[in-house]
Amino acid sequence: MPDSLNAAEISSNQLPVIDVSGLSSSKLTNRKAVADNIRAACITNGFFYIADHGVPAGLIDAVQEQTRIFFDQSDDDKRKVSKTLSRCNRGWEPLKAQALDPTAPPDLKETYYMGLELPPDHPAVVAGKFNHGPNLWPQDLLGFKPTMRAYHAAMRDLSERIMIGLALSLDLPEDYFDGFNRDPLSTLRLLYYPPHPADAVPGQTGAGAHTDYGALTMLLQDSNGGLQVRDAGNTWIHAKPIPGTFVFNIGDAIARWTNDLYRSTVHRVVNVSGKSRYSIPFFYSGNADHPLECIPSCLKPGETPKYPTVSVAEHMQQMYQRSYGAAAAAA
Ligand SMILES: O=C(O)CCC(=O)C(=O)O
Ligand SMILES: [Fe+2]
Repeated sequence: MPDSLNAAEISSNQLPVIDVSGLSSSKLTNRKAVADNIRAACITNGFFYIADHGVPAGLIDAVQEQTRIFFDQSDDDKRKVSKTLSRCNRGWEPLKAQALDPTAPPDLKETYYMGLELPPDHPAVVAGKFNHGPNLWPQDLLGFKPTMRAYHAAMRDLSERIMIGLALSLDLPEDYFDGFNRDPLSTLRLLYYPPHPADAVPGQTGAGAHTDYGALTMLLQDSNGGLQVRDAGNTWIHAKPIPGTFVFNIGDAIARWTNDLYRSTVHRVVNVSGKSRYSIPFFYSGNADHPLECIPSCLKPGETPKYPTVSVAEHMQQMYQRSYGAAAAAA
């Protein structure tokens, strides 16, 4: 593997582990204590681990098992839920379908997307809103649908708690993000990375260098490692798997809101483990119509907003087009 795809080992204080159980406490001082830790980590690298998150270990094991079962199917079986059959970006896509770094060769990963299941008569579905609609469920895998739905619901719940922590961390009222939390664009992404091939095109990775588009990302990774984060000093560091935690990172929506006070940090995946790698990010992007607008108290004296106000849907659509347009052009 070329040196340019390597990363450094890290000390634990670079990507801290934050116990978020205090966010569920009835005592404001406990919630505020977590918020203070979140604030410090968001300002430093925008990447950390969350522990004591309340998502049951049994559910996490089941999601990982169902993910392996899904990707172990033949391509013909996976094609039955092909993303090309969906009008709202749900379902499976093969290797090299996306370039998370649009300037690099397409990513060596397969994906299955699922999201919030809204009824067909929901106004957002009727209006054909970006990413709203039905999931594509593999019919032959009995445990898959209930497991993914339960995990999606648990992660949505955790995201709402974290949004309260974020509001507190910015000295905002705890209900500040309530509108954002309504019918949120929230995507569970199952990922499979084959071992990094010896004959990969130069610059090709499992997932190209990128920032995440939405508000929060919480990643469940297996024990193989491979996620690399570009720290504040521009050094690539390994985000090593830590059992019982999620890797947490801030996405562009929060960077826009906070005028980059909270960092949406570049990361990538290179699977040098020699084994199949499975990872499961949950992306929390919020209500499609909600404005992403600089929070005035985040502006330092003399600073002006760096980003124009856009809706969540406008922002997400633009970012999807960027990574999928580039892969289609390279195919
Ligand atoms: O698979 C991983 O570890 C990270 C994937 C990722 O960064 C993404 O899908 O945005
Ligand atoms: Fe990412």
